[in-house]
Amino acid sequence: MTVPSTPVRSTTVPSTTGTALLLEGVTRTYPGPVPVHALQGVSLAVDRGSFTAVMGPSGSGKSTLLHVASGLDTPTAGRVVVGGTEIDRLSPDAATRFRRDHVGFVFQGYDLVRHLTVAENIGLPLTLAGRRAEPTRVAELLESVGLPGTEDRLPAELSGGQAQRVAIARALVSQPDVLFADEPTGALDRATSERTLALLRHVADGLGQTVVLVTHDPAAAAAADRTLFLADGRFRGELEGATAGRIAARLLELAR
Ligand SMILES: Nc1ncnc2c1ncn2[C@@H]1O[C@H](COP(=O)(O)OP(=O)(O)OP(=O)(O)O)[C@@H](O)[C@H]1O
Repeated sequence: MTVPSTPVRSTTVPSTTGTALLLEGVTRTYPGPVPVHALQGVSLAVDRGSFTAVMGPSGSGKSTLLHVASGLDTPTAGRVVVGGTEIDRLSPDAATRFRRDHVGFVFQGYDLVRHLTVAENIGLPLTLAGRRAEPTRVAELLESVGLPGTEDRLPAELSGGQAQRVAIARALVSQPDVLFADEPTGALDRATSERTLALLRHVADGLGQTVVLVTHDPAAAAAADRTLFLADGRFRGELEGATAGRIAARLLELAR
């Protein structure tokens, strides 16, 4: 795949200055006979247009962090600000609307709708909001993810890597404040995985979008600008521009 190095038209490039995502003292406790303190006072800031990875041992709170930071879940305490909007106290309906308009998601399983074409899948977040994706916008996104001219294909006619690129295009259609990617390369072979990570880099560097990647894979995290570490629900430092080896070593220390 060729990932274009030139940014798309300036009208489609969001502001790349300031903070895209802010967590302040975020706590999430799952109630029960024995309450689980999945996040315990996590604070972090993610710059606009940056590519950030979140890593930690199993059970460290990565998924909980992603859910709370994206408005899928509500923190027990603390503030969550996405693109300047405080989302931690939104009603369920308001949170759904906010996510639709301001947050993009990419998952391991792509989640493309089988009977919709590539173009219809990409436009789906806008369709659900009662709007329409302009064909030129869809074409531009397909160009950006290295799949020009595939508007009319069905998901069954795509490889896993191509399906993931369509899912990334769909996550970008509303120009979200943050694109959250949860193990997006988990189902891909190494070469396809590397191309997908290169695309996520391009999404941040070329398109100016903010990417937050949750992953178990140090090689995937090494594609990001910086890696944030969680252990036992607490923020445990970060590495900037680190190699996969260095990230893996830090992870081992945290798991001890
Ligand atoms: N809905 C829930 N109810 C109760 N406990 C939960 C719930 N979801 C997660 N937990 C617990 O919260 C803690 C953090 O879980 P979380 O899934 O956020 O970790 P993780 O780092 O994403 O783990 P993994 O890498 O294994 O996916 C764990 O102890 C988990 O068992």
